[in-house]
Amino acid sequence: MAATHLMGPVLVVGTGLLGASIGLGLRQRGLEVRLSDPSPTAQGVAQDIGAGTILAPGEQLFPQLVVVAAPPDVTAAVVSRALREHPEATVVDIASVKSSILAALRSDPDLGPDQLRRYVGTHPMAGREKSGPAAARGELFTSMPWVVCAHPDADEESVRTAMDLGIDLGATVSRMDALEHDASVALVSHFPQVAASLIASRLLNAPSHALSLAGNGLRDTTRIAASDPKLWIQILSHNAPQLVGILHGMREDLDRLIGTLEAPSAPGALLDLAELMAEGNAGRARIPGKHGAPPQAFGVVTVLVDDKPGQIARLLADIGAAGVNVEDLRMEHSAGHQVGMVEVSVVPGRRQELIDSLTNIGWKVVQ
Ligand SMILES: NC(=O)c1ccc[n+]([C@@H]2O[C@H](COP(=O)([O-])OP(=O)(O)OC[C@H]3O[C@@H](n4cnc5c(N)ncnc54)[C@H](O)[C@@H]3O)[C@@H](O)[C@H]2O)c1
Ligand SMILES: O=C(O)C(=O)C[C@]1(C(=O)O)C=C[C@@H](O)C=C1
Repeated sequence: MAATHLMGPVLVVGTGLLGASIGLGLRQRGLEVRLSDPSPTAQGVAQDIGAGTILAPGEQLFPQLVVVAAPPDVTAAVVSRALREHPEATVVDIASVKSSILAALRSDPDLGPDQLRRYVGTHPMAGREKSGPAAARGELFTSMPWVVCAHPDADEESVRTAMDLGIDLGATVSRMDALEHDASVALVSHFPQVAASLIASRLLNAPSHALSLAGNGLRDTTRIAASDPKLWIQILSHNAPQLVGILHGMREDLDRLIGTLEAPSAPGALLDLAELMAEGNAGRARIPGKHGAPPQAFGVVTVLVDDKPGQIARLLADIGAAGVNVEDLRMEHSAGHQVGMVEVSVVPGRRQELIDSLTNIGWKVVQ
């Protein structure tokens, strides 16, 4: 079992997709994790899948760390309560927006400046288009970015503890202030969500024979359109000012494109289209790594691979020896990280067999 930087116990408040994934990941590394959620079902499922044990009402706990993994609109209130109930603990949240939560905590009449020092806002840039603990994965954060947005008055020890959480879960941890974080995720997370939802909403009245032709282009660009509306209403409204500027830019680009396509044989029209595509290619090439969606037609087996020469070749040889054909392969890798994730696509009927063969010979398969 890997050694951890955290000592625990860790109390996870809010045991949905993210809270249960954090609990699972920390339990897999041997830490004591306790769970609390107002929904008895959510905390029961989280406990059943091995994300920790439920904190009984009235039970005393002295956690090293409280992780608030509740929806953004209640996060500040839940953090405030945790800071008061656990006077020795560091309290972090993992909500997708940071400035509005920090502002709410700063103006909370029940919180003193000393209590606020133990709060550190964070945001793992890893998730899924599904919600709830049943969709949780302990390896969700492996090699993914995790931003720590410590406010200027935060205790250094609490900041260290917040960073240890991401590090123990295998993430690539960096620091940013809350405003810069919100501007960044408006572009790399919130805008893509809006764009995917806008694309998918165009399909509502499409004839079914048109939809039957859909290939991976449509699937790749709309996976996150399946995300939970309750969560995204909150994220988008909390980060509206940052998003609006990006949408204005998009409107200008769209107006230009419409003008070009209305007169496709006008002088310069083809050049305009070439520029659009070239700019898209260049923007795409700047993305440092992506937790890509599996093509839905295949079963996907995700294998953790050490970042050493020859590992992929060895994996492919072992898959070949198992007699399973590789239909597609994607590698995710974060610079400076010692582990990568290889997603192997196979025909769905062979997936479990491949998982079993690889696990039997010592590969770490992420389930
Ligand atoms: N889903 C993602 O991809 C993703 C990624 C990174 C961060 N986040 C952030 O993580 C947080 C949780 O998102 P999720 O996807 O796990 O949502 P989820 O719906 O799966 O889980 C949220 C959980 O919070 C619980 N909850 C509701 N009110 C609560 C309260 N007052 N106190 C404690 N718990 C409460 C719910 O019962 C539920 O179990 C959000 O703030 C979100 O912005 C989500
Ligand atoms: O992979 C997904 O499903 C996600 O959309 C995860 C994603 C993102 O990368 O934008 C979405 C919102 C969260 O705040 C963090 C991560």
